[in-house]
Amino acid sequence: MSIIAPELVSRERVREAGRALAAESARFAGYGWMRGTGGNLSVVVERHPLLLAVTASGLDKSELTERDVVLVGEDGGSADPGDPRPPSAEAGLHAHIAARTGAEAVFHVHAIDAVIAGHRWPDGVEIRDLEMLKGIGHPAHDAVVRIPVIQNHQDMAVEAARFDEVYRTPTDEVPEVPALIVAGHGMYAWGGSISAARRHLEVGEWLLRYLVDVTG
Ligand SMILES: CSCCC(=O)C(=O)COP(=O)(O)O
Ligand SMILES: [Zn+2]
Repeated sequence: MSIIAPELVSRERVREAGRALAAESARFAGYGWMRGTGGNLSVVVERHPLLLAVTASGLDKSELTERDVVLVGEDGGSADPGDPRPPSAEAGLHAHIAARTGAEAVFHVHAIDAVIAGHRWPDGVEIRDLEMLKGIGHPAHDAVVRIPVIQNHQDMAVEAARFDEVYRTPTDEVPEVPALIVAGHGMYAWGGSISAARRHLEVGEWLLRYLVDVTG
């Protein structure tokens, strides 16, 4: 079995990650969240040092195959010298979120309701009294959950610093909010597994869609 980057991750492990992300990508594209090549997905394949398989840049996310991921390191740059394809332009923020939160999977989509919510509530989207809050690990009642909003930037180091300004480390009393809106752009969600990240993305988008619709 051949080994890559730098001899830490097997090609089969990266291929397996690519298979899983292609399936997730097809699912989200089916929702209309990845139109026009928008969006990107990643999964951690090694923690020390941090390595992620992230979707390659510029592809139609509705038709990815298991080969359409690139291995990246903690700065989001390619970690596989043998792979000429550019990783997602947003890989740096994926890596930062994985490092900062401990997430095993990070998903980014261009769901239109997230963009509208970021426009309508630039200081963060406050949500309360909805059963679906339980899907992102919060109680349905007696708490206000704020999905943070950061301004868009083309430099992922700038976006990572903006993420740190709004991210609240979970405590025993207050669970994590595993979602982020990037204004004029889209949303991110993450989790301790691919299925958890998917659930957080789907529930987060549902909550934003509800708020946009009822206040529209
Ligand atoms: C028309 S999509 C613009 C770039 C973007 O925001 C995105 O999510 C896709 O970028 P990638 O480099 O991952 O293809
Ligand atoms: Zn994007």
